[in-house]
Amino acid sequence: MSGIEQARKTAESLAYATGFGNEHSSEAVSGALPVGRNSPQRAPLGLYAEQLSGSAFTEPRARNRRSWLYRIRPSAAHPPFTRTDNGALRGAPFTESVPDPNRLRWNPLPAPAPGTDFLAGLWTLGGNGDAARRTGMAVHLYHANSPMTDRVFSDSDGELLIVPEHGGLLFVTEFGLLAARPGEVALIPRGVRFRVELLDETARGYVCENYGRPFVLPDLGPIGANGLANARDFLCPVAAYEDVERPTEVVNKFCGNLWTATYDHSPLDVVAWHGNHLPYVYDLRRFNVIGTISYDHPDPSIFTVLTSPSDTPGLAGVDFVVFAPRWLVGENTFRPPYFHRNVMSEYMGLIEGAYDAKAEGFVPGGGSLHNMMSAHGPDRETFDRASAAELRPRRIDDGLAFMFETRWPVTATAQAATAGHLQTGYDEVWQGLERHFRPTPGAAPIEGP
Ligand SMILES: O=C(O)Cc1cc(O)ccc1O
Ligand SMILES: [Fe+2]
Repeated sequence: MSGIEQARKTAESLAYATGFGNEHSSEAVSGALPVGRNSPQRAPLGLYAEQLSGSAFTEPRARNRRSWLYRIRPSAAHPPFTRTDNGALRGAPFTESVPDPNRLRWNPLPAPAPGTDFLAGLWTLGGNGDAARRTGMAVHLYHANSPMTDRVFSDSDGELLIVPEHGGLLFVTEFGLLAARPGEVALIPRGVRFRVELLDETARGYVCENYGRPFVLPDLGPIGANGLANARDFLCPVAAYEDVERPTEVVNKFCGNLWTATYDHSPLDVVAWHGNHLPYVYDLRRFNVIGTISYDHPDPSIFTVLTSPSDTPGLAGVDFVVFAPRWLVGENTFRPPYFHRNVMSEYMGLIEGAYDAKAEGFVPGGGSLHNMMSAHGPDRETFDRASAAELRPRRIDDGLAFMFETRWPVTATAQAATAGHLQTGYDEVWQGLERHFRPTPGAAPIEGP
């Protein structure tokens, strides 16, 4: 059986626990989880107990995150880490280019050389904040054609929200296995070790690296107790472990740089665990889309799947927003996204199909960046069409787009600012918007000097 067939077979039969932010526990071998205490004098089955913290020990209970892992060897048993090539991965602060107020749009990332795995296939588009100060976010793309073999990755800088656009991914993590195909997203928390196998010949997609507070579900306010992304649709792995006594490379992203150490065994050797600092997957098609049933186009915050809060209520470090299939019924309403200038900065990607504000040029695997206060909205073709459209109830089910919306401007990396797949002439989509102004007789504009 080929590696891909094997990975697909594994992915088809995965078991999960459900719920968002829950305290879960799981053991791959009966009796591996200590009862009634975290750290007995001798952990069951000769395992080592280890705590992985996702928050300061003393953060309020509602925000406190940690997991206890019961493993064959402690993570501490490793030689020194040394610097390794960062490849096309960059980290915050982003200082290679000046922040650009222009609207930018990219075509998909070109195909990588044969033998490129998920980690080697990561390519940083840009970001903001400072990983060392735990603020901001980065936008990465990936394009891979090989599984990670005998090497694992962990990110000390932030959690990774992975959005496949082409090809499925099988994540083998310290907590067990998860699969995410296009239309689903996966989250790997800060510091969790994992490797990625492919469910198809190639895999392409987007990653939001969040240096700030971990993503949570947004408050629902007057929406009520249900809706948007429902907590029960988030899936966590069950314990599964590797018992492999073979050199395994552990690559760690630390303050923007990659470091490597070779363990003499697989560090994915966790036989049991409990806690709430956990990876998860979510199917975006489960998103309960809420919108107008009267008039006007609601702000896209109504489509928030996950939010990374800041210290200012309502002001996210980064929001993950999905534009999922839905009905448009607004009366006397311009139904696509409106023209706007936003205090937040918007990176958008497309998982499949088309997006209702752009007739052409915004393609699956591509992306657009509309930095803070940059004027954008429907392109000319969309504006003309939607202004004249008959306003029957209409279902838009031909696309799945998403947005990473952040409070800080996104500075492109040098490779993104000069990329061959950066589109030229994006501004032209807003050219030719005609003047329609018909002042009432007697109207008087401000007189010049
Ligand atoms: O720019 C975009 O397409 C994203 C967006 C969508 C929308 O429905 C309203 C505002 C907004 O920024
Ligand atoms: Fe926008």
